[in-house]
Amino acid sequence: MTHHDSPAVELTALTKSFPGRAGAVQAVRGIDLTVDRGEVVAFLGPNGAGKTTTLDLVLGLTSPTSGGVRVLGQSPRDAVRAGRVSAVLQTGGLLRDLTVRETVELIASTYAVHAPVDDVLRRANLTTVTSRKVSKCSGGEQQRLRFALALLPDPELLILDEPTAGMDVSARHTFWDSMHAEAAAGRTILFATHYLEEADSFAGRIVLVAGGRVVADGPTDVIRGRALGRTVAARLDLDLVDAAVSHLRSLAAVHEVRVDRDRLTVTTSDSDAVARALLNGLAARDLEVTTGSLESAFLALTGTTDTASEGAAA
Ligand SMILES: Nc1ncnc2c1ncn2[C@@H]1O[C@H](COP(=O)(O)OP(=O)(O)OP(=O)(O)O)[C@@H](O)[C@H]1O
Repeated sequence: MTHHDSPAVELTALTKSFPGRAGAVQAVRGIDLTVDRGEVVAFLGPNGAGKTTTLDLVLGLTSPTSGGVRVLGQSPRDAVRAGRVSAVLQTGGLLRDLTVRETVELIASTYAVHAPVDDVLRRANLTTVTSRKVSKCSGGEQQRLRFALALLPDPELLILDEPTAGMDVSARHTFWDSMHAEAAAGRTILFATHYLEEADSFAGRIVLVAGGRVVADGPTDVIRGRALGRTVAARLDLDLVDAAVSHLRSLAAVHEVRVDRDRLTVTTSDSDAVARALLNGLAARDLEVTTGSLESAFLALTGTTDTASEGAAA
């Protein structure tokens, strides 16, 4: 396989452990993943899932404990050195006293070949703030500046680690608007996020990670259907329960029906249809609809509580 038809990212049985006071911390526990050219993939998971560690491995910033990483058919370091992959990371030093344009010009001067500075400023939606000092830029503008820097080598693959963390809704929209154009131009984009909504509205594919493993991987609409399941609960007359259960189980959007005496709990991707069936045909009482949170989606998808929630490995 030549460099030009190999996948954008290929991870095989990838693991990474860090030494810790109470023994090794296994941040990545065996990830297999292939990202094809031109895909926009969200790496979605709660804090501590192993997203940053995996992206660092893809960028060659750390080495795997075991397993393999290939980026565009090359080792991560070679791909980065060749300017074929670049990144917008959570942290990344910007010089506070330079203006936006000066920053882009400075970094451009470190590349033998780079995209035109004005072009990059426009694509990152920075044209109105080019003479603003970095220290005066909002968090969203600073992230767009990091994005502009990542565009300079004209990379085939863009890696973004929670690029919109801390931005408000409108800054987030502006950021993703810029990114949409890059994806449309054929760039492969792999980004980490813990916002289901962000993965949903931007990625074509969601790779759900928890506890250092991939727990679900598929087209966004498929994963959304599973993750955004709702629970509808209600009470019925006892003599209607059996008929209700078989009726509800026959509905396409129903994933699961649980019964506790006269109380039914239905997991579904169409809570309206289930509520209608319960209220209209079955004279249900005490109806409650709860939206699945990302946390509960993880529990449902992994079937465990081992989702390395916030601070778990602190
Ligand atoms: N350098 C390190 N030394 C020790 N443990 C680490 C190190 N880096 C990460 N870890 C641990 O590895 C696990 C995965 O961390 P990682 O940062 O990859 O998760 P994440 O999914 O990116 O989470 P977040 O959304 O918080 O960035 C965590 O338990 C973390 O504490």
